[in-house]
Amino acid sequence: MSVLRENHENIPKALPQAANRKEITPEDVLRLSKITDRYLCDPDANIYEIDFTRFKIRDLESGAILFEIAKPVNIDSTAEINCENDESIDPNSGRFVRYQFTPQFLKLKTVGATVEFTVGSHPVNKFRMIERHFFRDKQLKTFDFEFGFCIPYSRNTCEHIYEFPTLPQELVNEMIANPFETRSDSFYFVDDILIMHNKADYAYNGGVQT
Ligand SMILES: CCCCCCCCCCCCCC(=O)O
Repeated sequence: MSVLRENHENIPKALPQAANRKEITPEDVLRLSKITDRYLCDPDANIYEIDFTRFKIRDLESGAILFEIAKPVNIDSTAEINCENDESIDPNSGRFVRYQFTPQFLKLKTVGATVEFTVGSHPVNKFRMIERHFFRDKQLKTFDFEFGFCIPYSRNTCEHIYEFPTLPQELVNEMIANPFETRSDSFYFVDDILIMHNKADYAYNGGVQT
């Protein structure tokens, strides 16, 4: 056991909302049969201050980069303070992403998703993401990735491999014809407790509005 993990003073003992709300576990989200209609934890459940700073998706066969985004480095701290004081800011902003891909995306076999994230002052044990993809109420695939242990104040990078499911051509056609009806829930756990929940939706018609 590492020294850091033995320092119990540094380990948060309970999520802030644990007193009146049941904590959500990996088993709970693996049982869900459709996309959720709300976020299953509050933004402040992220007591480990995990912050995603870069995200990239590449086709593993061709190496082509399909999507890349990096969080701008905050060089103006005044701007951040003003922003935090603005009560009109949606607390859920930043928890949702809309992807617009071409139909060719659905022909890919394996995609690598590289994520970079920083960790706050506490050690992070068993960091795990369960991501569930649905078209309407039909489950397409569940991905279950382990990030493992992260030391305090670390910046971490890892690439997870998405193996695409084989989908019937009729279903693919429906997904292309119905943009944003393909959705995903990304659930992030530390020590088997839900600490973040992000959502995404997808168009596969090349961004053409129908
Ligand atoms: C068609 C079913 C499988 C689809 C796999 C899509 C892989 C896309 C990776 C991007 C997922 C990012 C989710 C997010 O931003 O929270």
